Amino acid sequence: MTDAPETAALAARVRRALERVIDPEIRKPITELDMVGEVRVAQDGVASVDVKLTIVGCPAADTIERDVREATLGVDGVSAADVRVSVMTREERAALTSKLRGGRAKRAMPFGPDSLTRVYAVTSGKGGVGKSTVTANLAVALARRGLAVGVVDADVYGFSIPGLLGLVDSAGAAVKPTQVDDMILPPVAHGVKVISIGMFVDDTSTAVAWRGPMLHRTIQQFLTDVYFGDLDVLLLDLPPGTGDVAISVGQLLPHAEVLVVTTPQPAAADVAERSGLVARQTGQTILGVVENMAGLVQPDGSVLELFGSGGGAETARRLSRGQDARVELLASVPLSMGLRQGGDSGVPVVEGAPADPAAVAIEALAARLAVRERGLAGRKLGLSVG
Ligand SMILES: Nc1ncnc2c1ncn2[C@@H]1O[C@H](COP(=O)(O)OP(=O)(O)OP(=O)(O)O)[C@@H](O)[C@H]1O
Repeated sequence: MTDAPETAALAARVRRALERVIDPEIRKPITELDMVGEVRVAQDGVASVDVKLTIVGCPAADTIERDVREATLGVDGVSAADVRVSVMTREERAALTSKLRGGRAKRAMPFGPDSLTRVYAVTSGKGGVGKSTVTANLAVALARRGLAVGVVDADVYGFSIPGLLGLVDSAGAAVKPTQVDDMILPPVAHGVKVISIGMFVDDTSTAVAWRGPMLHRTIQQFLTDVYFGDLDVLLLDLPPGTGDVAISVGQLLPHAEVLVVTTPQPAAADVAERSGLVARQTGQTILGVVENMAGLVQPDGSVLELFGSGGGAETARRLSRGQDARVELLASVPLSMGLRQGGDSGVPVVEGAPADPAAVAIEALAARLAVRERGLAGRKLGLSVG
């Protein structure tokens, strides 16, 4: 039986309306993901739409079904929507994962030297200087500027990114990513795609005591099996110090640019300098220094410099020796209750209280980074010498 021309035209309009339904995890229209099967509209205006989810128990199922219903009912001439949800076959799923990988061979690394994604590795000499807090807020600030941003939390000892971005359940455990066959879909928070070692450990109170090769494989898997899609910026939160992870990142992403986070304490410059130097030894460029926990402005206007001053500038000065491009002090983020509270509540201060002085400083850093082009390091320039 063929449909009457008017109902066929209506079905085509419904299909077009479904182009606006976005899969919340993959972040693409469901029509592009081949998730829409048959669409028909009967004479009485009742539309039936077949939707195919990627996996059984897909956490986004309710959202997708609701959005499909809304989009269908929004088409003039449709009187009711009958949304039928099923699950893709293994073949359909395989076709989808291959399409998402852009036809690239399985396990190819999308952030290689030719990719347009700017990769920033955030490191620090020692723990507790606010590296993860700065990374989380910077990621959200960049996403708020309209950039496609991903974060890889590779801080094995202090995987705090899920908590900082609110990706934890009531018991504080990081949410688990959805897996479509061997493709991992990163959870999204505040517009940022996030993957963390914390999402793969069952008991967050146990330390991850992995040796170098295991860490290397995990970072490699994060970079290859996690579907980030096309990113403008990828931020990596590295463990403090000069360990195995920094070396792995140097090997896997030699074109990554490094941001060193340090405190204003001049004595901390030594240790911050060392973490930067390891990155340089693995071929990465040090982009700049972010000083965190700088002076707190008191209600009377005076500034309380709890951690002293000058440490960021000193670290930048020392790291400038030994590379052509000057290492700049890119931002000085003050001590801030709002920044700390935002981290505790999972709503980063750049979103929850953008007027906070720490939010303003991180926003200015984001503004600086947002306009940068991807560095040319490691990239083929397409020049030929005749
Ligand atoms: N500018 C700031 N003002 C006030 N508190 C801050 C500031 N920056 C970070 N903090 C707080 O300091 C603590 C340590 O921050 P964070 O976990 O981001 O550090 P880190 O360098 O990533 O540590 P580690 O690498 O050991 O995980 C957190 O409680 C955080 O809320």
